[in-house]
Order: sequence, then structure tokens, then C-alpha cells
Amino acid sequence: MKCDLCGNDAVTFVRYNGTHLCSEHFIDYVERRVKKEIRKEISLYKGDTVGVAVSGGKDSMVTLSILHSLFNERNGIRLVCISIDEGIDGYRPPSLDIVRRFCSEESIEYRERSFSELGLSMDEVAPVSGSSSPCTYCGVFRRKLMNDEARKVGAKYLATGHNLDDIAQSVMMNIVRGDIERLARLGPHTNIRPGLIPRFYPLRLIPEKESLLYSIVKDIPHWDGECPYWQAALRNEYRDLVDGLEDRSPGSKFSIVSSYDKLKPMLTQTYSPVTELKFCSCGEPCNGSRCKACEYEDYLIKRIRGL
Ligand SMILES: Nc1ncnc2c1ncn2[C@@H]1O[C@H](COP(=O)(O)OP(=O)(O)OP(=O)(O)O)[C@@H](O)[C@H]1O
Repeated sequence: MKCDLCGNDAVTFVRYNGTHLCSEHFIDYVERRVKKEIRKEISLYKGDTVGVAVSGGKDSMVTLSILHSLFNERNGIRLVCISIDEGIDGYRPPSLDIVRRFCSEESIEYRERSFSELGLSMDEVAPVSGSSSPCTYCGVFRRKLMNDEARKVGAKYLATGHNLDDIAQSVMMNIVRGDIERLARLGPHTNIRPGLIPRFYPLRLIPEKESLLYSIVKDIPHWDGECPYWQAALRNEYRDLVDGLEDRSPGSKFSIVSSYDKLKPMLTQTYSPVTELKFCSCGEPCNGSRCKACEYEDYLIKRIRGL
């Protein structure tokens, strides 16, 4: 197979648009779309700080690597890598080693936070999560620490490694559950709310397979171990659903996300986000008087201690 653009050996066939690409043209193809997405989602000026949440998985490592090539001393944008240790033995420590090493080699500012600051670890939470998926708790605690650290470093935005597959799955999941209010709140976050660092998704239009291939051809280190609690995630059902649709009709993942983008203005008209947030005693913004993370913390710590 030869690249349709230059005749060199192709590394991939992009099924949804029928093109063969060599490694050089594939890299260019990915980076052009990532830059376009970043321009669409955020606006930055000299002196601004951007946070990037990095787990060590391929998507967040690809995001970190691309943002590092874009934001640097030359254009006066400060990039800070933020990682969270959820306390999952055998899974998180090796992935954070990769992030730390990459940041040190590339001279990227690195900040790390841990669930231990909240008095628990996911290895303690998982056995007491009952009928709820451990991922529900993990996500709430992780977002709290990510937002808190992003605020501390003065980030204007916080990037995550969510890719096209993740976004398409989230759209389908909220539709099937009938949770239209949550659907309306899916990022990227366009409105500024005090205390909440707006998140953006540079890989939003990059399919997971392309992110993996990009990490391989660019030789970006990443951890591909599987979270021991992953099987419990409801998201897996939606992964199969969306992959099945894509198999039968290539381009379905793009269609799901672009349909969502067209619907979003109408959704936010009906479900406009609360702009006047209150603050929890821990410092996090919230709708009520306490944030979800603090509520969960109290409940789980009692269960862990058998109270
Ligand atoms: N422990 C963590 N520390 C910092 N950011 C995280 C962490 N876990 C997840 N994230 C952020 O949330 C995004 C989506 O999380 P998800 O659990 O799907 O990622 P992952 O499977 O660990 O790895 P990746 O998305 O990097 O391939 C990540 O891309 C990353 O930006």
C-alpha cells in the first residue's frame, strides 16, 4: 500500500475517507485537525497558562506531546502537566512514572496530586462501592483534584485526552439514559464560571485508533495497562455500541459528535448552566452547599472503616 499523497509506503488506511497515508502525512493529518480544534475551542494570549491532565495513557500523552510542541517559551504560553494518583496499586504508579520521566526529559512543569489527600484510595473504595460503579467515585474525586490544581497553577484552561470515541460514547450514553441536562453540559465548556477551570479536548475529533497510531509513529511513551476496575464501567457497553455502528457505517462516530454540536445551542438554551455557583468548605464550586466529592468522601470513609 502506498500513500495517496506522496507514493511512500502507507502506515494506515483511513477507512472513513478512503485514503492511504504514510507516517509523515499521517502525522500532519492528525496535527492539523488537533490545531484546528484547539483554535475552535479556546483563545490564548501571551502570559496565559494551560493545564493538561495526564494519566500516562496514550491519549493524554499524545495531547501532552502536541500541546508541548505548540505552547512554549517562544509564544509565552506556560504549559503545566497535572497528574492524579488514584491509589490503584500496580496500575497508577507505573503510568505516573512514565509521565514524570517524559516531563523531566522535555522540561515540562509537572504537578501531582493524590486521592490520599482525601483520606482514601480507589483500592479501598472499590470493595465498598456496592451497586455503584467504582468509576463514578473515581471520576468525581479526580475531577475535583484536577480542577483544584488547575486553579492553583492559574490555568486559564485544562486540556484532557478525550478522543472522538470517548465523546461519541458520552453522547450516546446520555441519550439512552435520557439525561439531556447532562448532555447539554458535555464540554468543551464555553461559559466561564468562577472556580471552574474550563476544560477543552484537543483530540475531540481524533478517533482512538489514530491516537494510538500517532503515539506509535511518534514514539511517544505511554502506559497501556488496564485499570483493574474497568470491567465494571457502564461505558464499555457504549464502546461496543459505537464501535458496532462505525464498523457498519464508517464515519458514524464523527456523525454522532457533529450532530451533537448542531444540537448543543438548542440544548443550552433550555438547560442553561448555573452560572452563580456556591463554594463548598473545601474550596470547590458546587450547586448546593457541599460538593459531590465531599459528600462521597464522608460516605465512603465510613464504609471503609466499617462504621
Ligand atoms: N489519573 C489521572 N491523572 C490526570 N488526568 C487523568 C487521569 N485519569 C484520567 N485523566 C484525564 O482524563 C482523560 C480521560 O480519562 P480516561 O480514563 O479515559 O483515560 P485513560 O484511559 O487513563 O488514558 P488516556 O485517555 O490518556 O489514553 C485522560 O485522557 C486524561 O486527560
